[in-house]
Amino acid sequence: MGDPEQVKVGIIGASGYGGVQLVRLLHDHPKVELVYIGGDSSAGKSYSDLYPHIGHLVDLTVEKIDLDAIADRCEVVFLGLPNGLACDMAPTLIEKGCKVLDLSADYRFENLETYSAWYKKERHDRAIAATAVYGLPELYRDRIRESDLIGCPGCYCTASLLGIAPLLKQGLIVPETAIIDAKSGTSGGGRQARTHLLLAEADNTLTAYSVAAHRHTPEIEQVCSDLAGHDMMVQFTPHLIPMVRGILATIYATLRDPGLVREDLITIYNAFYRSSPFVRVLPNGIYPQTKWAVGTNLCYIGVEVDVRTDRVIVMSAIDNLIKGQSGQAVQCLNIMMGWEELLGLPQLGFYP
Ligand SMILES: NC(=O)C1=CN([C@@H]2O[C@H](COP(=O)(O)OP(=O)(O)OC[C@H]3O[C@@H](n4cnc5c(N)ncnc54)[C@H](OP(=O)(O)O)[C@@H]3O)[C@@H](O)[C@H]2O)C=CC1
Ligand SMILES: CC(=O)N[C@@H](CCC(=O)OP(=O)(O)O)C(=O)O
Repeated sequence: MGDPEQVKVGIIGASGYGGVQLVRLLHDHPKVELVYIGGDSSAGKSYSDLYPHIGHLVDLTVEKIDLDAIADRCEVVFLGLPNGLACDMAPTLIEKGCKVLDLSADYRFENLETYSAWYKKERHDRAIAATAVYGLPELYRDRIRESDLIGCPGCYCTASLLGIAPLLKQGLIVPETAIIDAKSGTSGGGRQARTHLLLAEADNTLTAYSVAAHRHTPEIEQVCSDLAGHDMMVQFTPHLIPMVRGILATIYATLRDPGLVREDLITIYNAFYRSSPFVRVLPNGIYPQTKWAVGTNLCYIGVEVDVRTDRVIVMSAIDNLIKGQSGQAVQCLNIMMGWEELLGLPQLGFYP
């Protein structure tokens, strides 16, 4: 028998990498009880068969997806599904009174034409989609508090946007000069078997992909334009790197004021993130490592200025599966429920 004070939550897509992170975080969260896990090909399996390492703590079986039954049992539902599925499920859950946190791209876009063009999916949920809020707490905390439907940004966008936001909001850079070069571990591609994610393909090599064409470009541009106060573009290039977890985004842009030095920018970044407990702006000359962020909901940011070129260089490191995915969603839940933002979210990584 669960604690009646605890909020009942469910996860659709619990067998994936996002799902298993959520199971871990929600299991340790003092204010929630995980009562439902659902999936597709994994339906009917016990969670301990899928993930034997947590079978001693999680005694649940993956169930079929019956939205009415889920809404009857859960106040909050997390969706950890491939892009294009959440938008067919969230409307029913919202209409039945659930709060919904979606890990996919379905509720991240203000302009659904942009979404459809990049994700090749027509939308029939416009009224519900109009109520969704972009789930990056450091930028949209107040709006998240008021919403029942959150489109949580993913790993590349979170690292990139937290890195560039103070520069754009304060008008410190020439917007069109912004270049984002990002590297991701292979878990960013999810748990499904795909050839390019095999150890033999991804190890001992480094490659860029979707150059000038990655679907996160319009998402990053949407938020950058909001911060800059006008439409803008960015150059975004992702790379697959032979490690399991972590993302490092390195951002380059030309400063409007060539007199600004590193110390000025660190002061500005610290002020910008003073109410954001998961962003750690590093002191002079210290640059972030993904290893520090792994296992935590933190984003480490380092700032440098090249006085020869008048460019600022910002480095932003996160755990793609936590601050870049499941932890972000739990952080949003804490805000929606009026709980302490840090609740149930790890701040201390394992090292080395
Ligand atoms: N991996 C990452 O670093 C990040 C991923 N994201 C996003 O989060 C979402 C989940 O990603 P991730 O956890 O990596 O994905 P995985 O591929 O690891 O897991 C996908 C999940 O979706 C379920 N699923 C697949 N097809 C269907 C279907 N037709 N109907 C119902 N359930 C289905 C699977 O269930 P089953 O096994 O039962 O078939 C599985 O639980 C994606 O939208 C992704 O873009 C966001 C940020 C970072
Ligand atoms: C390494 C790798 O394959 N990464 C994924 C991004 C994962 C992710 O964050 O996806 P969403 O933000 O869209 O949810 C990719 O490039 O497609």
